[in-house]
Parts: sequence; C-alpha cells; structure tokens
Amino acid sequence: MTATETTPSAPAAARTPLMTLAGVSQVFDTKAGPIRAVDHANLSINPGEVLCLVGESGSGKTTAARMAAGLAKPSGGQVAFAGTDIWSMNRRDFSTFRRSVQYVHQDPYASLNPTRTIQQTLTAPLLKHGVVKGARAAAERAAELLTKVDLTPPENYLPKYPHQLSGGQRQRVAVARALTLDPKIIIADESTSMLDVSIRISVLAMLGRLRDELGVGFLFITHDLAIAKYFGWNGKTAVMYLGRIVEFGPTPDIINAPTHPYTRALIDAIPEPDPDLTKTKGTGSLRSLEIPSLAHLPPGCTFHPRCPLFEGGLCDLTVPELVEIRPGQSAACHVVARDGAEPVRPDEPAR
Ligand SMILES: Nc1ncnc2c1ncn2[C@@H]1O[C@H](COP(=O)(O)OP(=O)(O)OP(=O)(O)O)[C@@H](O)[C@H]1O
Repeated sequence: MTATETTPSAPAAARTPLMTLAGVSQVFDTKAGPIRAVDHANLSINPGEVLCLVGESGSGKTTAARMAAGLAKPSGGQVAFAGTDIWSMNRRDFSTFRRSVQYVHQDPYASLNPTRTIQQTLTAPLLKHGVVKGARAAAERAAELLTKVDLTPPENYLPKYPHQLSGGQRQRVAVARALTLDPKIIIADESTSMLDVSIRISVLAMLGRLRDELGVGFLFITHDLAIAKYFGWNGKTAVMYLGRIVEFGPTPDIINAPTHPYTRALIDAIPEPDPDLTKTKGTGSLRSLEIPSLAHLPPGCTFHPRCPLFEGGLCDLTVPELVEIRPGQSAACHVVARDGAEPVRPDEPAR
C-alpha cells in the first residue's frame, strides 16, 4: 500500500503505518560505476500486516530490507517508524526502533554465532535489554521461545551449538532470537530459500502461525511468487525489477490478475503446476531473457528490452510512474496505464 492509503473504517491509530519507506533509494559505488540498487521505493507496513517484496536476484529486495531494518542508511528518501524518520532519531529511540524491527537472515548459519550455545544466543539479548531479570528467568524465557518455534522439548536444543542443528532448526532458532525482543515487525529475507522443500514448508507454516498468533507485521522478502501467495495471501505484494517497484497491490490481485508484463512473466515462469498461478499463462513471451546490468540500465522503462508490450518512442523514452490500474493495484507501465489491464477472467476473481 502507499503511504497515503488508509482503511476508511480503521481507527485513527491504525491509520499511521508502522513503517514507511518514502521515495527511498540506495546507490552503491562499484567498479562498473554507481549503481542504483533501489530507486525511489515507496512502501509501508501497518501493524500486523504482511507485505511481500518479490523479485529476481539482484532486483534490490535485500537492499530495501536492510534500509527498512535500519542496517543501511538510504542515499535518498526516508525510512520512518511510527511516523519518525529513523535517521533523525536520538540514540534511545533508534535503539527502540531496532528492537521493534527484527531481521531474519536467509542464511541463519551466517547470522548465528558459532561459538555460542542456543541458550546463550537467546538469553544474551533478553538480559542485555532487560526483558527479563536474572539468568534463570532468561533461560526459562529462552525455553518458551524455542517452544514457540516448535523446537521441543527445548532442553534438547538449549545446550547445542549452531553446527549441531539442521538448517531448518537453525532457521527456527534465528526466528526465536528475533522474537526475544518482542518485535512489531519481522523482516524475513528469503528465510526459507536455503532449505529443502519439506522443511521449507514446515518453517513457513511456523512463521504463518506466529504471524497469526502474535499479530506481528512482516516484510517478507522472496524471489518466489508462489511463496508470497502462500505466506502473504491476506496482505500486499510489491514486485521489484532492477531496483524499482513495478507492481503493487493485494496479494490475491497480484497473483490472480497481474497487470504489469513483468509480474505476468514471473507468474509464467513458475514451474509448479499450481492451478491458480498457471491460469494466467499465455500472456506473451519475453522479447529477451537477458536482465540488463544495473550499471548500464536501458533508458525509459528498464523492462522495455524484454517486454512483450514494448512500444518504441514511448517505453524507451520515459520512466513510467507507478499508477493505479485497478482499485488498490498499481503498476509502472506506460501501455497498461494507457490501455488498462486485460480484464479479469470470470474464473479469476480479483480477490
Ligand atoms: N554493498 C554493496 N556494494 C555494491 N553493490 C551492492 C551492494 N549490495 C548490493 N549490491 C548490488 O545491488 C544490487 C541489488 O542487490 P540485492 O542484494 O539488494 O538484490 P536482491 O533482490 O536481494 O537479490 P538476491 O535475491 O540475490 O539476494 C545487486 O546488483 C547487488 O550486486
């Protein structure tokens, strides 16, 4: 949703998004020259809401997520938490923000300290931030958190080191650690992509249960629209391409009735025989499979060299803005903005 979108009947407090990224950009200096990994992204997350950020590798998802988590300062634009620019916060408020927004990395092995037991990993933040008092209470809370992420009985896991656990168990520990400080938003960055399919599904199911039980907001980063469908069905999805958000809307609309040709191509590319996903197939093939380099972006719409809807003199001249195509659903495409999206077929309810 955009920063301005509200629910008419929502109480006033619920109308202020918990987190807002307003016109946020990130430029990196590389050997090939400056690259704009994220370009003027607008996103927001309301309390308890799921926002999925979907795109191919290199589209800027992690860079956007790191800015949302306060792990990287944007080159431009503003990241606000509860209405305040996080980079103008004093130390105390910034620390509160960092506690409230927890990042779960895609590779928990890299983010868990190999020299700490699971008990130490979980009790350290509890004690450091005074969530509980004393080692005994911290150990009890650590056991509760392990139970929350289905690592039971917790006594089996508390004395272990990360290398003694499987990938799925480590991912659960990373989620338990994210929960130690009672966050308002969890940023889950491809947090299941390194796991085998069956383990991936069980970790996703556990995250889904936490989403429902704890009312915590999620920024869920994935390259896989099928995962966004599974996890973010009741939320919103933003599709990124080469640093820009090209389509945004309620997840069911993005899945059932995508409007941007890139989103349609992503759905076409899903190999799984998912009937909901495959029924939007046949929307035209890409003109090129090559993804341009961020260091040498094509002029105009950066998707134009690949786009089946390409029109010379239009798409290669100006960058399209994200505009509303259907209520609540917006896309950055000159042709779709001018001609409208293909009508939703009767068997494809928009929601
Ligand atoms: N610190 C950095 N310095 C230079 N370039 C960077 C840096 N971090 C990211 N990039 C580049 O920015 C672009 C976007 O990267 P990012 O990791 O945000 O994409 P992503 O969509 O999360 O990809 P993936 O799914 O592979 O993680 C890539 O071209 C990447 O090489």
